[in-house]
Amino acid sequence: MTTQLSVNVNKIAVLRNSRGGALPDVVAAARCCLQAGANGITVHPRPDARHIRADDVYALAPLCAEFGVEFNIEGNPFAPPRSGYPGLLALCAEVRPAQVTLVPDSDGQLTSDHGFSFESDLDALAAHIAAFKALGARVSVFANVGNPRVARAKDLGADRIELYTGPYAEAFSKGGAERQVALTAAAETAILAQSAGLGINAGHDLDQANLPAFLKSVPDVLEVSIGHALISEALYDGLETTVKNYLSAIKKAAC
Ligand SMILES: CC(=O)[C@@H](O)[C@H](O)COP(=O)(O)O
Ligand SMILES: NCC(=O)COP(=O)(O)O
Repeated sequence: MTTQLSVNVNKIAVLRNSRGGALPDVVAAARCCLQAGANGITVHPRPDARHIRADDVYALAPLCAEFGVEFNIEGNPFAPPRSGYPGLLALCAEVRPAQVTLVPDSDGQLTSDHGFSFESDLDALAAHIAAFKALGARVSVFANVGNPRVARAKDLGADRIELYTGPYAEAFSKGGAERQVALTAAAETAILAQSAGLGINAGHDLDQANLPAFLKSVPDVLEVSIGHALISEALYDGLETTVKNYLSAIKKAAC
């Protein structure tokens, strides 16, 4: 089993939207990543359209089909439609992505900073999961490392959880004992979820420095979705080189 790399292209859209035009082109950037060997594309179309918009979703779906790779769409299933945002379910009904990753984000957040607690709104979450599965999508649910209730995601109908790796990335940067504690916690949460029959994805603030240690410590990570660091690093090294660097890091970690 090789961990799949799904490149999140949110940040291409941030740069594009900053001038209100069409450059940089999100589809062209995604094509470059796929030509370099990326295993999939991830987007997080937020209701406030701060970066990826509905038209980007509609444009990226055929590209992923052309390359025969997975399209992963992230979002909050509880976020209602609004002008310019048809809602996560409507977007997914239109493009039928391979995977939907449910994330409990709100507009007020700078970025994703927590997973589902699996303590409340369980019936509602289960209904949302069922709706996305009815579209033929695999459903992954964003979850915090250290949450003892992650196995409930399976009871709710989810196929995978995505470990929120933001705290790990912060601990990694501090090194020493904090790094090892974070790695151990991630591995324990993954094993807890896997014992319930859930697959493991991971994402947020992963980069070329912290990814190898994570993959060596956490067993059987099926997919990492990486955006901010990868796109940032590509500003220096180019998308093709950067994607290949991540693929090489994943391959080395498996040895
Ligand atoms: C769920 C997660 O951690 C990321 O996939 C998220 O897409 C980051 O969102 P921004 O790119 O808007 O920071
Ligand atoms: N699910 C994580 C993701 O898609 C990208 O997160 P980041 O690498 O932009 O922090």
